[in-house]
Amino acid sequence: MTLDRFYPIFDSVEWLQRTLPLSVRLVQLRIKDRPESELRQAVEQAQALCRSHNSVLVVNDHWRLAIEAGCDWVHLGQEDLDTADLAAIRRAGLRLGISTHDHAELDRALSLAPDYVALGPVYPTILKKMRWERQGLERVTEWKRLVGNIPLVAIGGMNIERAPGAFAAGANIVSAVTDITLHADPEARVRAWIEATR
Ligand SMILES: Cc1ncc(COP(=O)(O)OP(=O)(O)O)c(N)n1
Ligand SMILES: Cc1ncsc1CCOP(=O)(O)O
Ligand SMILES: [Mg+2]
Repeated sequence: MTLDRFYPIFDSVEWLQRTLPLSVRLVQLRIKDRPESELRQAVEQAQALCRSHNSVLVVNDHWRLAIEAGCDWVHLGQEDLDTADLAAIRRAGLRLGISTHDHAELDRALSLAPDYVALGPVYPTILKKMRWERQGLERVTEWKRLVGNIPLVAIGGMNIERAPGAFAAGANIVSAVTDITLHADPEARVRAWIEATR
């Protein structure tokens, strides 16, 4: 299965309701710090919405809820990997995306046969505090050489203007949050992303 080249990340089901009808084909639900019951409901709703729009849903962090809801994909970071039951994730047939920031993390990710590898932050991000300021495009090229045929996601400070550079450097997929969510017209921005990447 080939994943779409545009990979927006949203923190609510409402964002999915707004953007899936615009023909977003790959999307991540990334919700932090909510009660379990609320998360469960959000994952279930997101899964139903993505099914009905023929979109691939990736659930960030909450792999147990993703298994319960019959989802197809989870995204885990390095801290998530410390506690996740990878055998259970694989037994449930879920595909796995993994965040990486340095060589040790990439080695660990590759040892787990991920279905995509994410590298970030390619550019400085305002979404969250990170230990890395900017990986740069040379690092994207290096990562693509190291991951081979595994899809490579470029994330962090990405916008439509920067996407062509990331693709040219070797990324297969570009992921973005605030370029869309903080835009004055998020729907128009999503349409522009799709036009630029499809
Ligand atoms: C596509 C993609 N890449 C990286 C991340 C970050 O995951 P993680 O390191 O676990 O950090 P949180 O997003 O959980 O704060 C991601 N979510 N998606
Ligand atoms: C979750 C995450 N992981 C690496 S960078 C990042 C944030 C991406 O957000 P933005 O696209 O707004 O920089
Ligand atoms: Mg995480």
